[in-house]
Amino acid sequence: MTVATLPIIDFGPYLDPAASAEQRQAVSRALDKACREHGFFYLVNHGVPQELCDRVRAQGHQFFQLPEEEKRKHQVAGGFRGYKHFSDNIIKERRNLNEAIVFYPPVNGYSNGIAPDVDPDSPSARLPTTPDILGGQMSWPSDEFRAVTEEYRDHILRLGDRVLSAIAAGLGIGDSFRNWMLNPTWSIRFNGYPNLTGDDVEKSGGISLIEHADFGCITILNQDPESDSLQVLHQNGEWHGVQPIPGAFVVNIGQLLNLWTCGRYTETLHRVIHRAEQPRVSIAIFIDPRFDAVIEPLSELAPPDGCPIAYTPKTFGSHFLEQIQTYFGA
Ligand SMILES: O=C(O)CCC(=O)C(=O)O
Ligand SMILES: [Fe+2]
Repeated sequence: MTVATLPIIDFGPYLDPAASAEQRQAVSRALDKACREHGFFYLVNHGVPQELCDRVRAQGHQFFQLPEEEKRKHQVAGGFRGYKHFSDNIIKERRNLNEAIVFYPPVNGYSNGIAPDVDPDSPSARLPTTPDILGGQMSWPSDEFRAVTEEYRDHILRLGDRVLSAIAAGLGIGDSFRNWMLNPTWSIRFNGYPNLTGDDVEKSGGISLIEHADFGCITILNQDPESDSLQVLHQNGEWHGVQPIPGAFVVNIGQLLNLWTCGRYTETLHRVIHRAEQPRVSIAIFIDPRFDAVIEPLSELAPPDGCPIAYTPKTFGSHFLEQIQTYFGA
């Protein structure tokens, strides 16, 4: 398989107070080029301690190695939060050959965790559907799992905020979309990939995680360094393997950035085929706007004759619920 040649972005200048404005601009220009041309990039010198990145993946490995009945204790009614066994792990009505444990913020009380400054009685403070498909508590496998994951999430959210600021600078829009990203909606997905056996390959066509584009803003992926099981679709129609770079995150943009930027940036289809004998773990953190952000093209970026992308303005909250139902609904 051809190896993908994704850009490597050295984020150091954005974290180093001594870096010059020119050094930061160079990072923003590189990000802009990466988002236009690939929708995917490696991020190095990102400031998240390597030891923590390894520890959170180790928690994932430990969890996925538990007996099935233990893992199933973390299924949460509604089917979106919590553990998903292979047999329930559906994307767009196709079965995946991976398992996952997924955490979302406590969106049921919008005032309880996502946007503390939003009036809890306002319409946007409530989820737009009932029953709340994201209801239910998080089901943490252990206190340690929770502590490590929350510590890791906080680092990733800070990093994500900085990466988005750097992307905004590259687009020349200053911080005008920062407001939407204050108190962002986050999702954490631990993906567990056993190696595919001959039988699975026959049944499923051999895809561990079927091709998809992420629907939100950006995704920061922490993956085992040993495997090149992630693949991205190249413009020429071929799948290219993403070789992990030790210590680097793989970052990709989602469909929302395509809309916000009026098509300057494009999300890229990706999938996973894991054939290596060792099980693989990846942790994707999806960073999305606050629930009451209205998602529509950024006026600063719209061409004079209007944005070429069809859209209906709506809140991110309703978009999010629609999307997770489309992707993961049974
Ligand atoms: O496991 C991976 O490498 C990719 C995961 C992914 O694409 C996702 O969770 O959306
Ligand atoms: Fe993805």
